[in-house]
Amino acid sequence: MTTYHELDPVEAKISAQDVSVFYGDKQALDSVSIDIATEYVTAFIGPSGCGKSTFLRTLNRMNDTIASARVEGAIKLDGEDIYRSGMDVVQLRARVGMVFQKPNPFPKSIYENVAYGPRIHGLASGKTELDGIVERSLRRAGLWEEVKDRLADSGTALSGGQQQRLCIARAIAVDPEVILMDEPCSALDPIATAKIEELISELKGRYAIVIVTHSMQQAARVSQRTAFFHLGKMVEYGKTSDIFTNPREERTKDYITGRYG
Ligand SMILES: Nc1ncnc2c1ncn2[C@@H]1O[C@H](COP(=O)(O)OP(=O)(O)OP(=O)(O)O)[C@@H](O)[C@H]1O
Repeated sequence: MTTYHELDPVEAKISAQDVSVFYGDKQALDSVSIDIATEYVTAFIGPSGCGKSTFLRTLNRMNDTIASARVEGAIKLDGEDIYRSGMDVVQLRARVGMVFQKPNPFPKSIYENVAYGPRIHGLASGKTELDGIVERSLRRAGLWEEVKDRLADSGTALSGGQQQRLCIARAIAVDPEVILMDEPCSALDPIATAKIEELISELKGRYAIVIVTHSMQQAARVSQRTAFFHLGKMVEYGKTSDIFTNPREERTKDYITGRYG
């Protein structure tokens, strides 16, 4: 059972219904239902091992890459079941992009890191158009000014924070509708973290953004909706301000007051 706070009705970009996930015989997620809208940044919080990343990965079928993982329930993107047979998973992952905990640029140039996706998805009709997409994506990721004179340098030569912004530019380049971020700042220092948080606020509203974070301060700073997970269940979901100031469940209260976690 999840406690839902009252929320303004908004159109769901992603709608998850009774999603359970098993790794072999072990159940990691139990009947999670949530609607995620483009208008807001949604944060998933909760103690280690509660299933936040597992749930995040169901939203673009990243769990398909784990042989033992099995997903039950339904996940719809604009009303379309993403687990239906015949779903183009490559296309799905372009529409629902992902940024990982550890920045993972390809061992290629900065330019290529961003150009690769648009090229394989046929989004540019020529070099000029591709150049435009690369510049626009890097600008939107707040990285253009820092890299515009060295687009041919390797992406892996950038600082950790720059690499993470490059990965965000790479996700943006294929014109996604949703961006999933799995603890995107956990490998970064406070200044690089602040830049990513600023960036998330700037991208808000353009894409549905879902962020898994261990930092309650970060959830409070960047998100407008928060879901609290505990032991594989989504315990409580609502406006971030309500979850932090007026939680209804004891387990949420205990977590946000730092009693465990
Ligand atoms: N590939 C896997 N194979 C088997 N079990 C897994 C796998 N990935 C996660 N689990 C298990 O599923 C449960 C949920 O893990 P998950 O990583 O989703 O939690 P989390 O809340 O994201 O944790 P953390 O905050 O530590 O990243 C845990 O018990 C974990 O051990």
